[in-house]
Amino acid sequence: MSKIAVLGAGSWGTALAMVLADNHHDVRMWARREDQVMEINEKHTNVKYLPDVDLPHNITAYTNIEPALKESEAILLVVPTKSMRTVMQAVKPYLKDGVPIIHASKGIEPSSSKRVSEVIAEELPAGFSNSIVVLSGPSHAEEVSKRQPTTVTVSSLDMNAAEQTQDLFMNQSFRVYTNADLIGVELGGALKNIIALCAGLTDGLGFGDNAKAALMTRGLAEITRLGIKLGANPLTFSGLSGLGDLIVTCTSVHSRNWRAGNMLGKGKSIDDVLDQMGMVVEGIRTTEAAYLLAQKVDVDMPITSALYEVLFNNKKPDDAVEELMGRVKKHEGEDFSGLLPNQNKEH
Ligand SMILES: NC(=O)C1=CN([C@@H]2O[C@H](COP(=O)(O)OP(=O)(O)OC[C@H]3O[C@@H](n4cnc5c(N)ncnc54)[C@H](OP(=O)(O)O)[C@@H]3O)[C@@H](O)[C@H]2O)C=CC1
Ligand SMILES: O=C(CO)COP(=O)(O)O
Repeated sequence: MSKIAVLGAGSWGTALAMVLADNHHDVRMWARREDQVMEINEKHTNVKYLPDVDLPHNITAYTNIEPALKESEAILLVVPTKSMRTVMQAVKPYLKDGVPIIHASKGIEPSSSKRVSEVIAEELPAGFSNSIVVLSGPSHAEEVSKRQPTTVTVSSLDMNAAEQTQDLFMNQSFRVYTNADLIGVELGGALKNIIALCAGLTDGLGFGDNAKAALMTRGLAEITRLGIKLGANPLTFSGLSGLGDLIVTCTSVHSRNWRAGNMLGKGKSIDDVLDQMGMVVEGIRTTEAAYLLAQKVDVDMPITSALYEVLFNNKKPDDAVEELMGRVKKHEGEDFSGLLPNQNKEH
């Protein structure tokens, strides 16, 4: 049994806290609202984020970060990407050598184009980067909280830290794999949110499964293209944190990104959508971040660029679809010609 701090008490923080509690760890959650902390400690529920779920009694919540972090043997960060730097500043005084700093957030910071582990590393004292672990994969909180079979991947610069994390979380309904490709695992989890927004949007526009399959497949192609440029292993994108998460987020009604896209496709404004969701929709900021990053490293990301125009430049979704379909003709494997030696563009 380990003392584990869980920072962030939204849907994913709560579901992961439940996995850790099921594994008999002493789970200390930090939430910023007093009413929510009282609800978790007294009623053992968190109805705003996970209605109809009873929380194990070995989860204790605090509004003060100190008791959550004191003597913790692992720290799990599950706040939206945009809040990660601020939260890390609060965590810093309590860090200890050898304590894994695990994050389960899926985004890219628009102002810096950095992955979450890079953001965390920047806020840590030198020498702590190897303690950072990412947990990612196809895993909607709603299903994890019902103990339905789920698989995820953990990755770190230090595979010992990844394996330690695997041991903390692994159980009969939550299967954890390791992967040494930190860049690929983080990028897959963050960038699939862009494609999920698009999948929701085309569903909202009334298009069918062909359009969704096209978005998922060509979306994965552009995610992989950017990933390769940034140093990821392309094979990671066919794994749980790539294709796996892309499938679950583009096809599940649980996905906030899909739901937000769907409302946009049905004509709602972005402000109305965000008001109605009341939960983080990471794909919106990540679209901006990926758009800027793709320009910086000169990678073609047509679907991401189209969504960027819809979200930030008032382009009509129908016009974006027309432009995507009207692009110059291409060979399907063009992006990967260097990786696929037997492909010949002439045929
Ligand atoms: N939900 C899911 O199924 C999954 C989510 N993720 C990822 O996990 C991350 C968190 O998502 P999720 O839990 O769903 O989000 P939610 O919107 O459900 O919850 C966000 C949580 O973060 C808290 N929070 C927001 N800003 C701050 C801040 N500045 N300081 C402290 N706490 C803050 C919120 O507190 P408050 O309630 O007070 O606003 C809330 O507890 C995202 O990156 C998401 O992509 C990954 C896999 C699955
Ligand atoms: O990442 C997720 C599932 O793996 C959750 O996606 P949403 O944020 O779109 O709900």
